[in-house]
Amino acid sequence: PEDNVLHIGGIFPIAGEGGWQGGQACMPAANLALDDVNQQEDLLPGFTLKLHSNDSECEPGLGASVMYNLLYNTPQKLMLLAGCSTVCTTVAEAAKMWNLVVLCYGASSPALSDRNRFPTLFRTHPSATVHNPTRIKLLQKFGWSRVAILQQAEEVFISTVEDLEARCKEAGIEIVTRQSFLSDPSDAVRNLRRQDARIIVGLFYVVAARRVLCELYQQKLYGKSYVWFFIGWYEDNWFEVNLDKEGIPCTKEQMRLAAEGHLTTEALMWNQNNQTTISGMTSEDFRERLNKMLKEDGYDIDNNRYPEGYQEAPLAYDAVWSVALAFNKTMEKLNKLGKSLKNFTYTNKEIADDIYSAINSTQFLGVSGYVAFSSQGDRIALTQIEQVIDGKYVKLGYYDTQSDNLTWRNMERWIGGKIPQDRTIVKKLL
Ligand SMILES: CC1(C)CO[C@@H](CC(=O)O)CN1
Repeated sequence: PEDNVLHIGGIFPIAGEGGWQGGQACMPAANLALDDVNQQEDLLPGFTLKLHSNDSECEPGLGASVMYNLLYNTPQKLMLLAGCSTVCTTVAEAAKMWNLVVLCYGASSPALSDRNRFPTLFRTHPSATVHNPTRIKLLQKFGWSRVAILQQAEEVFISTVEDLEARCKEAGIEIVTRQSFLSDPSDAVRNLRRQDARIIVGLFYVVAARRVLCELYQQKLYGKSYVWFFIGWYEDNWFEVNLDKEGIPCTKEQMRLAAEGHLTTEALMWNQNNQTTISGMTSEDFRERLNKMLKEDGYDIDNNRYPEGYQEAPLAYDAVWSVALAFNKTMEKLNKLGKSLKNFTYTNKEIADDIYSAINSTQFLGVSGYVAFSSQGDRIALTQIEQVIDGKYVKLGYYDTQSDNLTWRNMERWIGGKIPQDRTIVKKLL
């Protein structure tokens, strides 16, 4: 019956060029989760969850109009799912006026961790600051207390570096210089050389990363005396592709030389071991089902033609499970008062608060790993550390910030056979 349907809105970045079109894989993943939760007997018994999806193209303006269409057309929605930091910022800032929780499956901007601006925001996608405790842990592990920072002038990297600087100060790690560039990194790299930077944390999108790497080759800021930290979510062969298309004045061999030995940090988005998650699947079972669905949608998965957002698909799948579990908890609470989620209206603050506290305390093992939210609604996540060894990424270990536990495989390799120094060691003359 129509009145036993719980409606939620879904805003996915699908078409368009700017930003992250991750809805291409995240919308199918969300629909897969919808099927699964609706078949779960003990979840929302007697009710069906329905997702009303639209395309934001990762454009905040379009995202806002999609949100208004969702809210000003019946049926009434109980919650909103959204992707892309820019769209989540716009949607989450407005949604509080409708007492709606916004659950973001694809937003990494640190600016979103702000309960004053976004009182009802939760995200299954970790903030970009999740890398920083891992970077500090690695600096301490290898005895580096003098680092430099090279960043692209983009909001997400500016706020991530502010968090990193605060953590370095706390840890007694000196930031010898912080260089930023808009699109041409040559002057910034030259300044790193002038300051004798040896251990450098690099924060930029993948196209800028290719320009930086070629610059490092040309200015010889690579090899056995340098350690670079890059972001780990670029595609695996990022430093060998698009060189002509993007006018990179280095050959593949030169890029490989400059890339050899660099470290990367990234948030874990696919549960690593073979545990059975709340859905009854392991993350590999989920991958098989998602691949099957994407092939039916026309993606040539067997030839590595993945849609954008494939990496983040588990975050969208687990976001729908978070909604179902939170609604289930809210229903149980409301039933005791002879009420139900059907009584929710955009002006009903009490039920909105019930939904908020239910999602706030939601914790479960999902295909993206253990799902839990911080007090600012941030996803608590593990990070993975890799190193390029002989041109290929090798997993070095994982870090759990909550328990300060570094799982290390002792696979790292240094050019020249020993750990590079963070400064020039002046041998005292006897
Ligand atoms: C890891 C990445 C690619 C970071 O950007 C996210 C999109 C965004 O923050 O707008 C998606 N996931």
